Amino acid sequence: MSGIFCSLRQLSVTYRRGKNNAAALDGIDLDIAAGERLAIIGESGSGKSTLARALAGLLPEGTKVTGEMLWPALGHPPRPGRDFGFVFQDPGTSLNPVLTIGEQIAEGARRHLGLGWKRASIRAEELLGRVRMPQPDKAMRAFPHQLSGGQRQRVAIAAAIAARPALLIADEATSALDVVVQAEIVRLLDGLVREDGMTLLFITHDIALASGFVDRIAVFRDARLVEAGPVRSVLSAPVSNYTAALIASHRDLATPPLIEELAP
Ligand SMILES: Nc1ncnc2c1ncn2[C@@H]1O[C@H](COP(=O)(O)OP(=O)(O)OP(=O)(O)O)[C@@H](O)[C@H]1O
Ligand code: NI
Repeated sequence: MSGIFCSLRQLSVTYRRGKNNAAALDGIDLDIAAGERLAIIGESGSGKSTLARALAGLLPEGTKVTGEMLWPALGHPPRPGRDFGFVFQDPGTSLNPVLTIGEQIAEGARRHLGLGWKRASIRAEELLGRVRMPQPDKAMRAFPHQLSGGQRQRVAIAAAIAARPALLIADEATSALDVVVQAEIVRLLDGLVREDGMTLLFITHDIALASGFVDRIAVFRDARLVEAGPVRSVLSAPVSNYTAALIASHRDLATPPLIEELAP
């Protein structure tokens, strides 16, 4: 896929109850290509989730937004659940504890694709297979508390892609998981977005984790975009000292093997 999925022009966001009226995002210029996997990297409070919420139209009421957000591929602002799916750090917050796994995934397919319950539930079981849930037929009848953290995150991903969104936003989706499960979930996301041609926004504070699979990296610091570029060039020749320090703090990134592996 080619072309621009979303263009941000001087996007600034200030929360109504922000500290000292400081902007959470300040003059962001960024293009997101259709079908690309873009990592948003930055420390806590740098504005990563604010960017995700701004894109998704999920900022709290009263938030001041200036600048432009253009959606050439969609032609309209994205509709939640339909044009984009969201996966959060804690699937506990996005999964309903009193609904079965099958019901919650089927609900998205029913509402956004206009399927009846029967077809929506067939689709839900297929989706559980796609996210590599063991025994999808059994999982359909399970409740969230009966699953492990990694399995719950698989379910959250299945629910997020139920309506075949063009954009998948994963906000610290693997941060609460142990390293092995983290790697599995990253591999899963990578496979799903490739198969479906989705655009992926992978938000994380972990530059090493993201560098393993995304196409481009955008580094945020204190509400500003520090730099954005292909993984290879950002890792081997970061423009800013800040990014260089981030890379240096990860021994596995700063040592030659990975950079050599990535070199053309
Ligand atoms: N609803 C809100 N009201 C007021 N201020 C907020 C709100 N949400 C976030 N902020 C502030 O905006 C700034 C950016 O927050 P944001 O959540 O976007 O950062 P982040 O990079 O996602 O951080 P983290 O890695 O901790 O999730 C922070 O200073 C934060 O305190
Ligand atoms: Ni965040």
